[in-house]
Amino acid sequence: MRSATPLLTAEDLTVGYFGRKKMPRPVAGSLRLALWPGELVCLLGPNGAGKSTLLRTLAGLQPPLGGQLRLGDQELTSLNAPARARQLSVVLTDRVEGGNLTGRELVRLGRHPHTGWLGGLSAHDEAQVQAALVATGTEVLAHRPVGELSDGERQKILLARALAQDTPLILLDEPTAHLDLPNRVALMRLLHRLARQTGKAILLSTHELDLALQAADRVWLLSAEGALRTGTPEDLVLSGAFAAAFAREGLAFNPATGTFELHAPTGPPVQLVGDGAAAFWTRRALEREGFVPTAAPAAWRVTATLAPPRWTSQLAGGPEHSHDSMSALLRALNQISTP
Ligand SMILES: Nc1ncnc2c1ncn2[C@@H]1O[C@H](COP(=O)(O)OP(=O)(O)OP(=O)(O)O)[C@@H](O)[C@H]1O
Repeated sequence: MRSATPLLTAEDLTVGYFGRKKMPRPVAGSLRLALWPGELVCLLGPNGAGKSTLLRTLAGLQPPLGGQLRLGDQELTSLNAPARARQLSVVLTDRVEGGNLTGRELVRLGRHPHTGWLGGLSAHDEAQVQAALVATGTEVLAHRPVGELSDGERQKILLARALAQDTPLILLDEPTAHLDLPNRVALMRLLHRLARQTGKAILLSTHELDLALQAADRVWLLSAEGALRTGTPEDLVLSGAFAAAFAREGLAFNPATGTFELHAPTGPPVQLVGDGAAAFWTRRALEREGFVPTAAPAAWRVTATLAPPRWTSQLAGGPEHSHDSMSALLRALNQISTP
């Protein structure tokens, strides 16, 4: 259940930069935002929409061009850096020079807002550091110099530092950028679980639309024009807002499948009979070949079964042919449908 008070709120917020002669250059405006304890929010939008600019502003790393931005009941800009660092941790995409620090030493830096720069780490602090290493699966990196880590490894150790900071609010700019697919899935799952179990609010920007739609409690959708829509992933998809934000010539988001259409249909409809994985992968293959799979009766009829994988094809009530591989099925369909 949602707590009654948001951790962060923005009213009529404008984010952007100052150009020559200090002329404001807004990137996004009229933003009304709230981040609640225990929720994972994904900030989505096309390249250049202003995701990093907004995150940096919410983190207090660049000033808003206008509006109010509050952390709890205090103006964000009124907080000094240590006070801010006890409330929010942030991981940006900027390259961090870890120098000769080991992974563990870098993660220990996350505890400094609680200890002061000269303060030693207590047993509790060390336990927090260890817990962050374990949660992010980076114990094996604890003794490695950060300067020698791969981009993906460094990204995970920076997340561990943010976790060790143990703030109510965590802001992450493209935390999945350098991770392979299993690590991207694991990270999203970890962040979702963390939000739920610890009551932290986690806001991350990402281009992983598919994962974000699955994992986010809410989405902040920033359009190329700098307008923001917020809601559950499902509300934004079903209202068409999601497709509109990512509309590109020849690239359409299909709300029925939750994916972007890679292939423009050019061929005839094919009635696809079957379910589960067999039907899913057959649909994919048919779409790749330009056919239009449909549940409705059509001249072409294809059935797909899974164990073992087998297909039949039939044209206009004619003889039924069976196929023991997808390539054989596609060959048969293409031979007859190509004049
Ligand atoms: N330091 C800067 N000074 C002036 N303009 C900037 C600066 N950094 C970014 N911009 C501009 O602000 C706009 C938003 O950039 P931003 O990096 O926030 O977008 P983004 O949504 O994070 O993009 P991407 O998905 O490509 O990372 C862009 O037009 C960009 O050129």
